[in-house]
Amino acid sequence: MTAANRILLGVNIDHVATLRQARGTRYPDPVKAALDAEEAGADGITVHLREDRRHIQDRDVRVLREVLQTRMNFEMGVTEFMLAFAEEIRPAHACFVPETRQELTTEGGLDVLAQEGRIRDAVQRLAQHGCEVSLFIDADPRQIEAAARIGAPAIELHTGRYADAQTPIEAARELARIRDGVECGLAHGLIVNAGHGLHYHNAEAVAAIAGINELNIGHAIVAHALFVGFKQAVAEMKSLIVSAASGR
Ligand SMILES: CC(=O)[C@@H](O)[C@H](O)COP(=O)(O)O
Ligand SMILES: NCC(=O)COP(=O)(O)O
Repeated sequence: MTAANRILLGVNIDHVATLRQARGTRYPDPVKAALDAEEAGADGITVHLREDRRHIQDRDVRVLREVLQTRMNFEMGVTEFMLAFAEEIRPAHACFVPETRQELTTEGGLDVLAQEGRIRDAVQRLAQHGCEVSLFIDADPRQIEAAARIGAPAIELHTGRYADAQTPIEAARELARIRDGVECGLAHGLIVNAGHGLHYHNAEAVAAIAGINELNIGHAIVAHALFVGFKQAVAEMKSLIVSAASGR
């Protein structure tokens, strides 16, 4: 494997917590899922502490910070509470995401262009605590340029529109948009990650795009784990994307 065809898998464990919260039990434990994911080859663990706490809870993040062997990617809205929490937790990575209360899942990318000053300050604030920030944005050159302008080291391209495409033509168009976004991000010196809605049938095409550093995948892995177990589900996804990236 060379640097050019290396790809990392960040496993998002939010939806293990969704199942737990549905019944108010102590199980299934997202911390156990994280440790199993690491054993099965995850390169990092992603958690989204939503403002409405619909899945991951503050305590999960605190415990994970103590026990992870790899690194935490902490997804957060850009609010004062979340910034202060991230300063306390000091995750290796934080990913700024947009949030609206009624959404079923993250619907679009962060509008960096509209709030450059605020996001620049937040990126710098966490950088002082050793935290590398990425911005979860659409593959829109104007947003990518804004991310570079404010000094964010990394971006995560929202792959939801590609994942939701209803026809092969639409999927190809969205994939081309992501490919262009990766090129644009790299040209601006950014680390480029991608994620959202990726599953066992659509992740390979994204993994095959030259220059993508990491894919963050959650819902599909948690769903597949019901049938094959968590470690197996992670190992299958890792092998799928590594083999797709090896052909770059
Ligand atoms: C930001 C992102 O794309 C994911 O982390 C997603 O938010 C997963 O959690 P939800 O399903 O709660 O949106
Ligand atoms: N940032 C995307 C992520 O962490 C996982 O999203 P999904 O696979 O649960 O849709």
